[in-house]
Amino acid sequence: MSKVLVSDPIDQAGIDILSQVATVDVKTGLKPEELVKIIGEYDALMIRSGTRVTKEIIEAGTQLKIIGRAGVGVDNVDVAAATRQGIVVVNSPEGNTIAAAEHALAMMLSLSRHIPDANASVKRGEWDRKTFVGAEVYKKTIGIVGLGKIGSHVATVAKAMGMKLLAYDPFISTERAEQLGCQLVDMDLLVQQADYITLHIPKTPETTHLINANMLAKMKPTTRIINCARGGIIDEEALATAIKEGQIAGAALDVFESEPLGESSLRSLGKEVILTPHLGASTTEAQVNVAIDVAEQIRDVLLGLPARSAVNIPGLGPDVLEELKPYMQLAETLGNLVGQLAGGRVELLNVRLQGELATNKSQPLVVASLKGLLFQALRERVNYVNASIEAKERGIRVIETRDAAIKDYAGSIHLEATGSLGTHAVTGALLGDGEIRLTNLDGFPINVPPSHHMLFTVHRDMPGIIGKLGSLLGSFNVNIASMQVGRKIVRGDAVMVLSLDDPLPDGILTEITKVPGIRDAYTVTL
Ligand SMILES: NC(=O)C1=CN([C@@H]2O[C@H](COP(=O)(O)OP(=O)(O)OC[C@H]3O[C@@H](n4cnc5c(N)ncnc54)[C@H](O)[C@@H]3O)[C@@H](O)[C@H]2O)C=CC1
Ligand SMILES: O=C(O)CCC(=O)C(=O)O
Repeated sequence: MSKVLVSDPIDQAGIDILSQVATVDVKTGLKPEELVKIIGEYDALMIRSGTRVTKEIIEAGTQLKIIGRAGVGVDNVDVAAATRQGIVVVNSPEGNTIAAAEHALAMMLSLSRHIPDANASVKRGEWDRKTFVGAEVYKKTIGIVGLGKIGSHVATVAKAMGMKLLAYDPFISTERAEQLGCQLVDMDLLVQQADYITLHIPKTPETTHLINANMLAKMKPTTRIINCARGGIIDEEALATAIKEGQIAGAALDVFESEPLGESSLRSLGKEVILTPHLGASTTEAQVNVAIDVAEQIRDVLLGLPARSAVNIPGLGPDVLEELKPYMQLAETLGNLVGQLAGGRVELLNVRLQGELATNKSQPLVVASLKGLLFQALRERVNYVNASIEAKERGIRVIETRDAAIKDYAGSIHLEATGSLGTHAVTGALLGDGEIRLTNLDGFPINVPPSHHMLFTVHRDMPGIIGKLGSLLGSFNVNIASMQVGRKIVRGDAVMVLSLDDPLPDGILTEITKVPGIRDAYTVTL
């Protein structure tokens, strides 16, 4: 049975799902060196933001197949190291969207009305109404940085509260922004005009210290900043100085450059600063959502199924996956087959996606073809995560083409590989019931299902050859399960495709090519 380590607090709903297929150990609060010591025993690791999954931990995780982040941000996982090792990294892109958006909105209102400090003063026995005079958000301008899932929900609610909406997001269309009632502007204009600035972007090299002394200097003295995205997007020292010097009115932060927050000048500031300990996703609802979402993906991967929200398998989103799932196996089978026909060292793979597969969404089929192509070399070590990297490192050039006009089947895949045994091409499609059919081999039309042991010959189409080959295989005690001949013209060149019950014994291929009329013979194990 597989073993899963849960190293951060996760809702029981997730543990219950994992327990259907694995032994689950919940060990929270482990030090990095403790995690390195034990991770080698586990097939999967499930985390929240508390565990930092470093390269060292990943390298020690020799059995790991999947790392599941019960949340959105995967900046606490060395995704590049995981990808290199063929480990799928999944997250829950939507499970905590509402929780994080509501936290940002709560922070904005709390900051405007000094709720945390007013509450603390009443609890101390005071009744001070003068100190806590606040500001309304109605008719004020909110500048939303990052108009993705969380930013969009913040926009919807802020609009309903009567705010004017500006947004900065270089990857969002004007139409989408307009739908949300936002005016797309550049960052400079946003910081100059906004009364409230709320951040909803990932932390990347481009966004690190996006809000720095220079940006803070452009803001109005009444501006308040909210960060419920990631620590480090704001330069905390510059922020503390700007607030102390009255350059801006305040800030509400849920995330910090270093968590838990240690010594910080932000702690000593008064009611103009609100700090929460990374609570954006901490609602009962969000924790159930993310735990179920990620646990289901871990369960699926441990059962050999694809994950719907893998962050390191480009293009394999849930909708795409649903559409392509039947074709992924076809692409892999064809890749494996053509790789063996072309000989071990393939230099070039042409992938032609035909019919309904001739869309940009079909890119994962190219990855699946590479996974199949590399299977003989790498066996279980190649997967959808590392197939492209492994191919690149082996110097395999990949050319993708799409041809919507080829409609012999609804969708078909044509692979042509050039390797040490020359160039070979194979085409395959799916029947209505999802069964795979090989429909063309090196230009010869065929119609055969793939099987475990196969033999292909190229021969002259002339009487007697099939009988001679059958007798030869019989003399080696190899049983033929099925056989088909494909030819373009009568008495010209032809191919024979045989499904065998047994693997071919060593040396028999040479015997086969000695049969008069047989030019070439290839054996393949799928
Ligand atoms: N405080 C908490 O507990 C939580 C924090 N988060 C964080 O909130 C952030 C946003 O999450 P989602 O909305 O789910 O992500 P998302 O991926 O839906 O949206 C992010 C948006 O940022 C935009 N973006 C990327 N780079 C940008 C740049 N350089 N400048 C401006 N915009 C840029 C993208 O185009 C995208 O629209 C993430 O950092 C996530 O980790 C998410 C959940 C809970
Ligand atoms: O797991 C958590 O509580 C943090 C959530 C978060 O920051 C995220 O999902 O990006």
